[in-house]
Amino acid sequence: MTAHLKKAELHCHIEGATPPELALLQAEKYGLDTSEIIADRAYVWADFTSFVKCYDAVASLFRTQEDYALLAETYLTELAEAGTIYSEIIVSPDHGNTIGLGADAYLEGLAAGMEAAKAKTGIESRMLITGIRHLGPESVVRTAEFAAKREHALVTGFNLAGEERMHSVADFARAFDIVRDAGLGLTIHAGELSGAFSVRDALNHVRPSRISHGVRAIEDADLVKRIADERVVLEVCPGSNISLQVFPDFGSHPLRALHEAGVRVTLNSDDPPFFHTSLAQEYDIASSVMGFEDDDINGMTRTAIEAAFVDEATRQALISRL
Ligand SMILES: Nc1ncnc2[nH]cnc12
Ligand SMILES: [Zn+2]
Repeated sequence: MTAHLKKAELHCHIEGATPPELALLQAEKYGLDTSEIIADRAYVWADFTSFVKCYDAVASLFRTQEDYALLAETYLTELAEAGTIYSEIIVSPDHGNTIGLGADAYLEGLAAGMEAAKAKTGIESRMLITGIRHLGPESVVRTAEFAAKREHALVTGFNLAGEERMHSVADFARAFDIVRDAGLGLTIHAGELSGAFSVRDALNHVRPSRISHGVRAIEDADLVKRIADERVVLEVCPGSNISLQVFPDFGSHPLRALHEAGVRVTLNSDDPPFFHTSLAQEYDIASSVMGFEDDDINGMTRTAIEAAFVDEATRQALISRL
């Protein structure tokens, strides 16, 4: 068990962290039917495409600043109770726009929840704005331009999520140039639904310090060596990978092989209730299913803090809490 270990997370999509119980309460609040997306208090989806559909439907249950504050506070409080000292949440102003709330109010609501959770538990957190790949390069440029304005101090990074099998990384190079120039930290979903070539493209066209997932780099030994040599950090989400059938089971998951190859890896939950997991469970799986020692796992937590998109004073304060 890993309940005694301090934890840190770099990769969780905030709408994807909605407990089904909270989704049901939100649906009741707005008089909406959830029978197509929730059954027996679990989300209903079968593959990545239907997962995205279910995710978007859950996102549409959050309609005001207060709703988003409640979501962030709920998730971060649960994390803190599991010993988590730092969390980066992936946020999508596109969801705020779609629901008519607007991107600024969306961020303000989330930030209020983050501040409330910090006041209550001490958990530090930041937001990474994400472009949505299947909405296309122009949409992602618009999202990058919004992120580059840096309207909120808690926004410190940029990600690209969504359907990795659509478009090529090069199509998004301009969006990443915009946010790089604005000084945001960069990470990108790659090597999850697509193979090693996608990770290589991400390194070449985006030059991120981290890769979201990146686990299918294991298909190319030269690429694994490059990731280790360049000290690029992987945000690994084992439970998500099994749930989405990127790998058939934890026994064939490459976390251990990547770690042994010298790759800097971290543990993350991605969209925890969708994948029947939690950050605490990912830590437990690393320990009792994958056989990592506490020292190895503490090393992953330290890597997460080292790779976090925070100012140096905050990083040192977090390291001193480990
Ligand atoms: N696992 C995942 N991969 C890509 N995009 C996502 N958006 C939410 N979860 C995602
Ligand atoms: Zn993700």
